Amino acid sequence: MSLKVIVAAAIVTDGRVLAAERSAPSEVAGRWEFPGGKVEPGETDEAALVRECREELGVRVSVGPRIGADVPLARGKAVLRVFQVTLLEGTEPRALEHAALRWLGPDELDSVPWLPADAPIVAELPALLAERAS
Ligand SMILES: Nc1nc2c([nH]c(=O)n2[C@H]2C[C@H](O)[C@@H](COP(=O)(O)OP(=O)(O)OP(=O)(O)O)O2)c(=O)[nH]1
Repeated sequence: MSLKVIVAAAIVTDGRVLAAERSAPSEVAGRWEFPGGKVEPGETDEAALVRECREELGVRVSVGPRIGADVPLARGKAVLRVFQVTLLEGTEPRALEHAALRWLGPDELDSVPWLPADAPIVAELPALLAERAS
């Protein structure tokens, strides 16, 4: 079986990153993540991220460089791959599939219970947010 890739978006605006609270399934409801999902067969990582941001948040985005390395998920059957993403057109993300959305500054990153796999990516964010603050 081929390795499943889950792409996820660290959307950064004015030195803050968008965190999203999962509403389902019940094992992970209430945990926070970066919006995203599975890359479909024949789809590029970038196209999957653009699609997921449209479906989950109703926004158009531009996909930038990756953050960190692939994080193994599901006992090695999948990986989490996070990209820096910026919003186009200044539209505001809406929680179309999530329970809640929150913009977190560098000192607020520990204020939500992230999915465990996100820890190494979250650890990269303070430096990145400082760099992108305006
Ligand atoms: N989107 C996203 N998924 C994450 C993160 N961290 C993490 O462990 N995951 C896991 C949770 C899920 O097992 C998997 C993503 O599944 P999903 O349910 O969001 O993907 P999807 O929308 O394509 O799923 P589906 O409903 O089409 O089956 O990756 C993260 O930061 N963002």
